[in-house]
Amino acid sequence: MNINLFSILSDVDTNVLQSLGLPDTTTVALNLTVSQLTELALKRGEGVLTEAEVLMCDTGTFTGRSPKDKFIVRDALTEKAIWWGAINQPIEAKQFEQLHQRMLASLADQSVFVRYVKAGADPRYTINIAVVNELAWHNLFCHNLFIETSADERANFTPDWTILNLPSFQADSTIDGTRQGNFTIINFSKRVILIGGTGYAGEMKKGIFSVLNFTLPRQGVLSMHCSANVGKAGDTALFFGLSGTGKTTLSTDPDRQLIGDDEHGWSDQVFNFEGGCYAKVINLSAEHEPEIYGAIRPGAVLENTRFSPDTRIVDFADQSVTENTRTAYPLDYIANRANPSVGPAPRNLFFLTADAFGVLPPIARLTVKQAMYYFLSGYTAKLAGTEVGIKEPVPTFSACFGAAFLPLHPFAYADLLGHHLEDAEVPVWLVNTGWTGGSFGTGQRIKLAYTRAVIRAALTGALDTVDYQILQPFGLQIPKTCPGIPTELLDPRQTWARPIDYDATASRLERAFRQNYETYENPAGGSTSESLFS
Ligand SMILES: Nc1ncnc2c1ncn2[C@@H]1O[C@H](COP(=O)(O)OP(=O)(O)O)[C@@H](O)[C@H]1O
Ligand SMILES: C=C(OP(=O)(O)O)C(=O)O
Ligand SMILES: [Mn+2]
Repeated sequence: MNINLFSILSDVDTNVLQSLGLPDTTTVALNLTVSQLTELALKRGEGVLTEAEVLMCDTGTFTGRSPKDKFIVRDALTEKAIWWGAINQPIEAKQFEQLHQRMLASLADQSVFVRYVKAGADPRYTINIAVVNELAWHNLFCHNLFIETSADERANFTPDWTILNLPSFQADSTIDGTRQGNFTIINFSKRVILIGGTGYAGEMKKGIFSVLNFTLPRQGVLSMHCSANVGKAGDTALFFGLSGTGKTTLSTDPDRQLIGDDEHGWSDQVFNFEGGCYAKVINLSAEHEPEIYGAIRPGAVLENTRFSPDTRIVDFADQSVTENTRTAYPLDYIANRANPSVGPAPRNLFFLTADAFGVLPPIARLTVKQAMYYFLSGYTAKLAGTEVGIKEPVPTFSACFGAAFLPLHPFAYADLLGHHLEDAEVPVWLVNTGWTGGSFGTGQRIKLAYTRAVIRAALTGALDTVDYQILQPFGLQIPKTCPGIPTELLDPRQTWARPIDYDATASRLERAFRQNYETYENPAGGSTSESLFS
């Protein structure tokens, strides 16, 4: 193997590289700097530079994760432990082996970008990861999203896990056991993640999330699909939610230190798994989301956005490639961040839901029993396609607000959450960041400023002293007043032109909740419907 001139060989142990199994003729560019990766990505035609000097790349055919092409190797370690089904699909060790070997062999005479990174900001649970990328910009993504290693750590690096990501490599479904050319395969025994046939960078971060969702609960640590921030009083808040519900947007709050925007563990403290954020940028504005807007500076990566050819200024309204346009930036690009990214045990939990039916209230206080029910339900709504015409919202239930990433049965996570809630009496709030005044089509999305206001009211204790009423048919406790939001928005029924239409839609949604929950009464389990980008 050739080690590329770019790497600083004195601070690495070449045994690690040897153990990756790369062919002798592969050139390895090891732990390159941000500017080296940017320069190489541009030279190799992987992307272009925006006016703000940010690397902008396309992910290709796949502009989101592909849950149907995700597999877990079935062997002695996983056979009994994994919650097999539509989400956790098995693949045989032999198939993994031959695919892995073919991927490595394809790298003869090629170059790869290797990086030593970490995941898990609580040192007791940190894992070392060696990432092997075909693309320079993917390696930069990993620099931004995972936790950086120090020179000392790199010199004595032993990877716990390896990611091999070759977007141009297609599997052969007739022999590899995949569904089609693209794949994400996790092998818990070998501690390897193979990714191929897709350029969507999110597969890497969510791959490691799936790994930690397997290993941490087995060590008694709850792993969570949530964002987290902490106030000056050390009052940590967690924001659970499926894709598009506001985890990233709402945790990025200038008044509170950001811990992280997507993946956390709850041991005796809250800790981020990651070292960066992956924010949606569709219709992003400096006015409404100044911190995220400001984080798009040199070193950040933009995905699937477009700019004006004359000015090279990005048009965030452009969804010609996808609605799922993104930016990846390190936590350091947010001024008010917790460093290291940990916080005390949480004082408030928020369950975010983007209810396109306009049924759920802007905020409700949940009982412990309701909290468990809403956690296991993991409700949000997705809009059926982005094509023109009438779009009927489809209710989506994804256990623990992240079933796509959970190798274990949802009860494994719910049990751990239940223990935490019993121990600490943490208030749990349901927040609808979706529609008000009617369903999608007639109503409108609740203003971000109002969602921020109800969250602030919960965090400051303002909602501890107001009167509540019960919203049926859900039996939810909703505040009668709340600072920062018009009183008439607090009761969703009153926001509809015809409250009887609300009642009909609400009972449909309530029925969907019950039907979904029935899967838990049936021990065969099975998976709930899943959003592609959840
Ligand atoms: N009331 C609201 N609350 C939260 N987000 C909102 C609201 N209204 C519009 N949005 C937009 O919805 C999107 C939420 O996405 P994001 O924060 O990335 O969700 P997640 O991180 O949970 O996937 C952002 O583009 C945000 O600007
Ligand atoms: C990064 C992702 O998560 P989210 O949409 O929740 O930000 C993803 O699902 O690819
Ligand atoms: Mn997010």
